[in-house]
Amino acid sequence: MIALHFGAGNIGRGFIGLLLSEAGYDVIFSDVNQELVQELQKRGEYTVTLANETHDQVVVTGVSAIDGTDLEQVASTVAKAELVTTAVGVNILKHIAKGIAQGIEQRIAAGAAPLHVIACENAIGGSSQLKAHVLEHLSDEAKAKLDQFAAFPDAAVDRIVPIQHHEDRLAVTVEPFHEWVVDESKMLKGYRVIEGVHYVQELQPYIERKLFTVNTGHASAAYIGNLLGYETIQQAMADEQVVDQVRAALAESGGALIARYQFDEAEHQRYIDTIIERFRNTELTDEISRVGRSPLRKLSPNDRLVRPALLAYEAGIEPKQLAKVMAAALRFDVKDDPESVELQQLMQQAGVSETVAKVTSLEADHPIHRMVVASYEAASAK
Ligand SMILES: NC(=O)c1ccc[n+]([C@@H]2O[C@H](COP(=O)([O-])OP(=O)(O)OC[C@H]3O[C@@H](n4cnc5c(N)ncnc54)[C@H](O)[C@@H]3O)[C@@H](O)[C@H]2O)c1
Ligand SMILES: O=P(O)(O)OC[C@@H](O)[C@@H](O)[C@H](O)[C@H](O)CO
Repeated sequence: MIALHFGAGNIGRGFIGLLLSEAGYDVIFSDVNQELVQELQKRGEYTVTLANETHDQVVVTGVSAIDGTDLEQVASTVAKAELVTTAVGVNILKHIAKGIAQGIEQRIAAGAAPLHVIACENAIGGSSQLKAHVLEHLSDEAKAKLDQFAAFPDAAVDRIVPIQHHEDRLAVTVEPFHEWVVDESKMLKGYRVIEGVHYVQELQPYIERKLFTVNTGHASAAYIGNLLGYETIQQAMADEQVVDQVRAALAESGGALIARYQFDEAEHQRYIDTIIERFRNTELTDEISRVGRSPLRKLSPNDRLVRPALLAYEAGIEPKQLAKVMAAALRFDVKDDPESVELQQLMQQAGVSETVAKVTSLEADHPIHRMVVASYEAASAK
C-alpha cells in the first residue's frame, strides 16, 4: 500500500503524509528540495506537533522520499503506488504531470490496478487541472485508456500549517483542526476508503465553502493586516478592527454561498465563528507573507476574492468589503514573493485600473472593478 505524495512541505508533512501514514500507507514523498529529501531518506520519520495547549505530538514513521527532479524515479514510483496525492501549489501541477503520465503509461503496459490521483491544493478542480496536464504527456493510445487506469477526484483540504522555523528541519507544528473532502463520484469502483477522508457525491459546495470562507477570511486578515503594519495573522487578529473587516468580507461571501447552496444561515455563521477562532490561535505564528503569498493567484477570477465577490453581486449583495480586500491586495509588496514583485511592477507601469482589469479579468465598466479602484483611491487619499 504505497502512497506517493508530491510536496514534502508544510501541508504535505503536516497533514496529508500524517493522515495517509495513520491510514496504513507507506508514504513516499517526492520533492525538489534536496535537503528535505535527504533528511527524510536519512531519518524515515518526523514529528508533528499540534498547536493546542498540551502540544500533543505524533511521530510519523516509515516514510521515505525521492528526488522530484529524477523523472525516471518519479515515474517508476507512480507505477508501483496505489495512491498519488499532491500539495505543491496549483501552479506547480504542470511540472509534476510528466512523471505522473510516464508512470501511468507503465501501469497501462503492465495492466496494473487503477490509480487514484488526488490534488490537495487550494483551488477549484485541482485534480481535474492535473489530469489535463497529464493528458498533454500521454500517447493517443494511453489517452484512450486513461479512465480505465486512473481517476482524478477533486478534493478540498483544510488545516492551517504555517511556515516552520524549527531547528529540526522535518518537524512541523499544525493546528488541531483538519478536514479532507474528496469527490466520491470520481472514485473508481471498489476503491479503498482512506480513513479520515470525508467522501461526498458533490464536492462543489464543500470546496467553495472552504475556499470562500477559510481562504477568503485568511486573505482578508493578511491584506488588511499588512496595510496596518502587522507581520503575523495572530497580531492582525488581535486587532478588533481587522476582525470586523474579516467578518464583513465573510458576511458577503457567506451571503453568496447561502444563496447558491441554500446553506443553513445559523450553521454557516457557526462555521465562520470557528474559522475566526482558528485564525486567532496564538499557539501558532503564521506570517502574513505566507497567507498573502502569490497575490496574482489570489486575485485571479476563480480564486477566493473575485469569485465570491461576483457570486455575491449576482445574489444582490454589494461586495464592498471584498473589493476593499482586493484593493489592499494590490499593495502587497513582499520582495521575495515573485508574484508580489510582478504585481508591483504592473501597478507602477499600468496603474490601478489596468492592473485590476488584467489580474482579476473584471473590466473597467464592471461595478466591482469600480469598487476596487474607488477603495484603492480612497485609501491613497488618506
Ligand atoms: N499550508 C497550509 O496551511 C495549506 C492548507 C491547505 C492547503 N494548502 C495548499 O497546499 C499546497 C502546498 O502548500 P504548503 O503550504 O505546504 O507549501 P510549501 O511551500 O510548504 O510546500 C510545497 C512543497 O512542494 C515542493 N515542490 C515544489 N515543486 C515541486 C515539484 N516539481 N515536485 C515535487 N515537489 C515540489 C516544494 O519544495 C515544497 O516542499 C498549496 O497549494 C496550498 O495552497 C496549504
Ligand atoms: O495556500 P494559499 O497560498 O492558497 O493560501 C494561504 C492560506 O490561506 C492557506 O494555506 C490556509 O492556511 C489553508 O488553506 C488552510 O486550510
